[in-house]
Amino acid sequence: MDNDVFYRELPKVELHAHLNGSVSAQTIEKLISRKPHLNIEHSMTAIGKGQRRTLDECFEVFRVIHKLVDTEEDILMVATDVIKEFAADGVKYLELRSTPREERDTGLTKKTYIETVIKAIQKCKEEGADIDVRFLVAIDRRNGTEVALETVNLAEEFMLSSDGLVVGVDLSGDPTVGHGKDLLPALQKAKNSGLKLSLHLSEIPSQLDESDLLLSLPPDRIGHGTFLHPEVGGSQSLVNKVVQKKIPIELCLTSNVKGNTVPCYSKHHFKYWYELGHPTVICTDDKGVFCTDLSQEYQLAASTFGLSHEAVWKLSQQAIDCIFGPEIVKQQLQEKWNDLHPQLFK
Ligand SMILES: CNc1ncnc2c1ncn2[C@@H]1O[C@H](COP(=O)(O)O)[C@@H](O)[C@H]1O
Ligand SMILES: [Zn+2]
Repeated sequence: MDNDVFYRELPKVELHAHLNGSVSAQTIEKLISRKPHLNIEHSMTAIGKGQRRTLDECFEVFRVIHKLVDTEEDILMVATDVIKEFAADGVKYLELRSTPREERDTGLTKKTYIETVIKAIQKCKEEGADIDVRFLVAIDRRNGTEVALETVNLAEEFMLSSDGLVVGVDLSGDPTVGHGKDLLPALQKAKNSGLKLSLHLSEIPSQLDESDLLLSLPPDRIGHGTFLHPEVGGSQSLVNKVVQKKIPIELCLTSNVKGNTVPCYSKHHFKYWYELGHPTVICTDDKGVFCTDLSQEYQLAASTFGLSHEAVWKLSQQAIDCIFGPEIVKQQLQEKWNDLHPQLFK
């Protein structure tokens, strides 16, 4: 089997995908033609092959995309397109995350924002897309305590009313802004109510105190965790906590290389955690902004770290254990993987 075909056909689980960072070039074209007066060019919404930016510049890209995605119609189209693209890439289970923005930015209340994403998920299901999609409501760390609490309250409401589609809360946003201690009460409340937590942790250096504090919750998954381990200025005690609590880590290779928090693919912390035998899940983060897809991320991990097709299969299968969806979904996915195995290894 051709290598590219293997990675596309490989059934995959995507657990770390920000909706507005996942908008493809084709969808951006449609948005630009809807809003020519904004004078936005495609080069402003994506970081191409071989290009690198500072994390600061990455966050500028999100601001541009948010200008393009500012109505209910846009959000519905973006979410529908993103889900179908993941499905076409062989993703069988997807947890999308997105930040409900202020009403002044979108004309939509935060509640309607969430409803619109849910509508897109239901639409794709009705149209028979071969992908199970769940939603994490995201907290942007820059917005502080009050907004975080408001977001958690909404997430709780939707956890009960969305037929299991809203499963958790994400903490993301510019890691240089704000402090986790201000968000701890909201995150604790989310956890107490049964929402799962995926937290961006140590995406930049020198956040040991914050990471230690947030690990005390503990989160159900960690996003990036780039600077947790001692070789890059983290600490053994942080690593021990993550290992003891078996908290899976979502790893996004291209995002970290293009966002310049990791010097090159071969120095990515995938190696550290994979060699420890710790649960790691390969993810895209922002497939649109970083011009990648999940097949490509698996292929990059394999070629960089010398993983066989069998090892890659195991990696994608083990990701099933890390989903926030219920046990029954894990079983269904296991069956799907078992059914597809002979096709990939004939
Ligand atoms: C590159 N590393 C990253 N680190 C932290 N947060 C990130 C991120 N990439 C994306 N986001 C978060 O996702 C938002 C865009 O999607 P949504 O509008 O929510 O769908 C960004 O504004 C940021 O808050
Ligand atoms: Zn992220």
